[in-house]
Amino acid sequence: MNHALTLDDVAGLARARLSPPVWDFVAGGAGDERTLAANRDVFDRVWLRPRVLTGAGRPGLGTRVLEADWAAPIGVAPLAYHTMAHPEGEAATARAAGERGLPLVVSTFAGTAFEQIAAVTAAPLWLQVYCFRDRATTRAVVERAERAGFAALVLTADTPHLGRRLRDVRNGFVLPPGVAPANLAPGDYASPAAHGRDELDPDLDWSVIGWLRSITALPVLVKGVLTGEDARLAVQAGAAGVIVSNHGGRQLDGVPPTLRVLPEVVQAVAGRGPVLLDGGVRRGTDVLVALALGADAVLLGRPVLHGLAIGGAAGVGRVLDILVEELTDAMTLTGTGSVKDAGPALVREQW
Ligand SMILES: Cc1cc2nc3c(=O)[nH]c(=O)nc-3n(C[C@H](O)[C@H](O)[C@H](O)COP(=O)(O)O)c2cc1C
Ligand SMILES: CC(C)CC(=O)C(=O)O
Repeated sequence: MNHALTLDDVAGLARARLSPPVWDFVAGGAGDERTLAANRDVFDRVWLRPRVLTGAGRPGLGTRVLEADWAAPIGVAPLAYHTMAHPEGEAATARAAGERGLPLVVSTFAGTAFEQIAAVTAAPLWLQVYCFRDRATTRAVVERAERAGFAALVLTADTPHLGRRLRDVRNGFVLPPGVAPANLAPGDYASPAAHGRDELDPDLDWSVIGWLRSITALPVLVKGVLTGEDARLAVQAGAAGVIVSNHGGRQLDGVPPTLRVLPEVVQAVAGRGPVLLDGGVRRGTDVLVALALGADAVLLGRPVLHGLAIGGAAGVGRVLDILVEELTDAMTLTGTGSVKDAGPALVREQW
């Protein structure tokens, strides 16, 4: 594991550990996977403009998001069923993130009980909310997370139903034995495709933010915003922040890569709350580019499951350490002393 020097190295090792259908479930996107590929390609089209002799020295990576300290502008994106990648699941992830002062967004479909996750980390925990047709189910999940000490909600807005993930259709994907949501009432969750089609509420509108705020004191962020128009509506509806995300290319194939739409969302939010980005972040320079284009922080998705697969908490730790080391390197070598010093002058489109 220690010879893995990049997140792609970790992915290569993880692939050999996971069954082909589980690998496909994790790696795959919707349709032809154009958006999935673009999330990464877009980072290759941007170059950094380093400043020299700035006297910036060793950079400070720490930042504050929603009045909490993060050791670096990097969090773990909500991912269903960490138990698919390692039996200790979200508890292992939380331990690794917590030891490094990094936050974790826990999925509604977590494979580990919220209380067990909260017991092993002092770093911020946010709950990702899938809103079900049955609001009582959603309410119970939210209340349980709040009781367990979670600090914010992340409403996933891009999933009125699950996208067309052709790898899973071809594999007839069902969850491996023993993998199930640990914070929902017992039920038949074996096929994420069927469950995601039948149980999620396809009729949600912006009033859901007000409803969530009426059942909890926690701030609500909206995940899955890809336009300035929706970013504005999110803030007007009472959202505390937005997450620019196309769900890692797993929902609608053909929507733009997240980095492309980040500037219009940042402009629309206009400082009224944090703007986070996920999708295709695999290198420290990717993090720095996202910061330069206005993100307050990024969330990391698939690589976390890869880390779990290769070594549980130690594997996730390796993934987070690589990214933090690479970001430190990129900030040092561009003369960027702190997270807030990363601005648009730091980047230039490919020419
Ligand atoms: C296996 C898997 C499960 C996911 N589960 C959820 C989920 O439960 N809720 C959610 O909002 N997003 C979910 N996502 C999307 C991620 O939160 C995130 O948007 C995406 O993975 C980021 O892209 P990246 O994997 O390229 O870093 C999932 C993604 C993957 C790969
Ligand atoms: C179990 C699913 C609803 C979660 C997932 O795969 C996703 O949100 O991408």
